[in-house]
Amino acid sequence: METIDDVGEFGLIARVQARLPLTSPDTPVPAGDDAALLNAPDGRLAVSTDLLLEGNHFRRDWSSPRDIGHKAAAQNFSDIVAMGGVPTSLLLSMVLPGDLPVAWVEEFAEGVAGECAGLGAIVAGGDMVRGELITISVTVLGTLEGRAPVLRSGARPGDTVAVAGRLGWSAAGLELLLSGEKTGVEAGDGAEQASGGAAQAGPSGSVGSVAVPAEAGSAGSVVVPLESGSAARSVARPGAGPAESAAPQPADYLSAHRRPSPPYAAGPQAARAGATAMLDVSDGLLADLTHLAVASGVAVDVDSALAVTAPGPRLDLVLTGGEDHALVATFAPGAGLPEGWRPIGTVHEGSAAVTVDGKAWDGAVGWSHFGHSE
Ligand SMILES: Nc1ncnc2c1ncn2[C@@H]1O[C@H](COP(=O)(O)OP(=O)(O)O)[C@@H](O)[C@H]1O
Ligand SMILES: Cc1ncc(C[n+]2csc(CCOP(=O)(O)OP(=O)(O)O)c2C)c(N)n1
Ligand SMILES: [Mg+2]
Repeated sequence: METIDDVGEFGLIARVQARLPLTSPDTPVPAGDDAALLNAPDGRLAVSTDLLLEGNHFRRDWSSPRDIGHKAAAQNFSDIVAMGGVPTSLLLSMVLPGDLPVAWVEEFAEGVAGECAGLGAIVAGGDMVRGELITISVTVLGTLEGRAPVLRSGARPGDTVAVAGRLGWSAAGLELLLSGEKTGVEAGDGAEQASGGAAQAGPSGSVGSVAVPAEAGSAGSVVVPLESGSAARSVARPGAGPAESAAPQPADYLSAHRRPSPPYAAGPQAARAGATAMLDVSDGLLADLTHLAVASGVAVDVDSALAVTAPGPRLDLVLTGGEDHALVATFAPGAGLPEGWRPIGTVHEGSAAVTVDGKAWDGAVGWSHFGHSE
């Protein structure tokens, strides 16, 4: 098996670049020189960055390299969309073990390319360094197309809180993978096993701290035992939610965890519709709404009956599960919600706090990398 030590740094860059979209009309100088040169169509650039660490954000025995490529790009694109913008390019840096098969990195690059394709985004450069754990750093750039950014700080009392995209699906998939881990049940559902082997590496303490409150299981549980080898059923992509009436299967939750489907079009749509505040749900709805409540100086109440879609994940997963990259936004009363958005709560005057059905949530509100889960 050909490893990346066999082809060397520049051989690997060539193999990866061959699979990436590198040029666009807004790329006067593509990757390959000391720096790329990009046009900023409306004179501003939206910029954001996120790291993915093996063992912490993904596992090679849980996800294919293609899935991980899709996820690394998607979780970054989602931050641009959550400002009301459109992603245009990304920078892709990787720490890679020398004995990793070249095929793993090529497939990962194809995943990144696949996620870029839907948006017409390009890869403007990156870096590669040897290290023990696969670490992926993505920096994304985007355009607001002349619009004002939708910040976390604009929510006002009386606004409606609305969501586009899925809540709790990725967390339901993670729960299945973790339970398979505990019971020894085979977690594979057709995701191509990484040709790099099934090495589970990295800090696992964070895995144990995933937000699954003790009362999990109370509200209309749909999570069913993992069936080994169940066929992966692909579920409709963005805007998923109320329209998805067929009961999601375990394989659907696993796919949602491995390859999130952020509702990309919904961000610019919300901006055009005058959303007062917006952010993406990476850590958990209650955790991320708390950021919005703090930034806006308001109280937010979530109506659990509206947040949960039946059939779908349990209430605790909907409220505290991260990584689906749904969008949450606030809209002035009477503004009307754009297509694909559904109401889940209201903004009130009060201290920067989030309640569920008028009461404080008793348990973790989402994922946190440091300390205890939030
Ligand atoms: N090392 C850092 N240096 C400067 N800013 C940072 C650093 N880490 C995080 N931030 C900023 O803090 C804010 C919150 O980070 P994070 O919770 O990771 O946001 P998100 O969920 O949108 O990825 C972001 O604006 C991010 O850019
Ligand atoms: C192996 C593994 N364990 C646990 C998780 C769960 N998990 C890891 S990071 C995270 C939250 C989102 O990641 P973060 O780096 O906080 O993204 P950001 O908020 O910066 O966008 C979650 C729920 C996972 N995806 N994979
Ligand atoms: Mg971040």
